[in-house]
Amino acid sequence: MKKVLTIAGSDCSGGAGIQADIKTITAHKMYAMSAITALTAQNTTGVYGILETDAKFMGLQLDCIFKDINPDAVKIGMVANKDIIKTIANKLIEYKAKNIVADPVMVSTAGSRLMEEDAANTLIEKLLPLATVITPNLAEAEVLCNFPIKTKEDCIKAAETIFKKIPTAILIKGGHLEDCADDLLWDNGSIHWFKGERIDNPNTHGTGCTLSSAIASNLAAGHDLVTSIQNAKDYITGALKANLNLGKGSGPLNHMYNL
Ligand SMILES: Nc1ncnc2c1ncn2[C@@H]1O[C@H](COP(=O)(O)OP(=O)(O)OP(=O)(O)O)[C@@H](O)[C@H]1O
Ligand SMILES: Cc1ncc(CO)c(N)n1
Repeated sequence: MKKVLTIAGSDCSGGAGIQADIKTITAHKMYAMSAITALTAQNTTGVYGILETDAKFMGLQLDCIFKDINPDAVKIGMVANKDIIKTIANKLIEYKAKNIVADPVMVSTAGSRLMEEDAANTLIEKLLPLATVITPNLAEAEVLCNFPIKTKEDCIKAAETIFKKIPTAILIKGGHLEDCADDLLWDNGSIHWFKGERIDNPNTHGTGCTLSSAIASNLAAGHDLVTSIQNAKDYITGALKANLNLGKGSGPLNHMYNL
């Protein structure tokens, strides 16, 4: 059985973070492990509190995982602060982790900060360059490239700019583009658009977490990057179309649709 590790924050309401990742990895029939960077008190209406993990304890979780069950792929989500980011980066290097998918989670869908403001440079310099692919949404890509992104042409310019700072494959997610849900993969100068029809479903809590853990699961299965992203995009489309309607805000996805 393939093993996938998620390094992310907990979402007690089960829609995003660690819980979305474990559901996604399990739906891919793989063994899920988790190293938790923070507890969040949140639900479909917003984030109400964050308790960050002590950085030393973060390292201990990663030692326990890598010394015992070596993951075939690693997904990184919410990383909370500078010390946690440095610890994760050091451990990934120490244990020679492979197939790393890093989602640079900064702000929740409802607008709450999930990473301390002064941590962006540490994320860019220490952690993101270790990834096989990084998966910013439009707002996160704007932070990484320092200019506004409105169109698909802007996405290409943004990827070129980000690549100069973080020389790895970049998937800019178009979930927040106006008329489509196309995602752009920029891989060492080559461009690949993943076409997505915009699904009329307000329940999109955890789409980013789900996409990145689905990509990690596909890389763990041995697929190449383009195939892994296409399969992950198909997975998220199915989970959105299956139209679960839970909670009073932007609800979670349906991971049970093809089980
Ligand atoms: N309404 C939609 N219809 C179709 N695909 C969508 C829709 N919303 C998001 N997606 C897809 O879901 C994936 C995640 O993209 P999105 O831009 O929502 O990420 P995110 O903002 O990081 O997510 P999160 O809300 O979890 O922070 C992408 O492949 C995107 O194209
Ligand atoms: C723990 C966590 N990670 C990521 C997101 C982004 O969707 C969230 N809302 N919560």
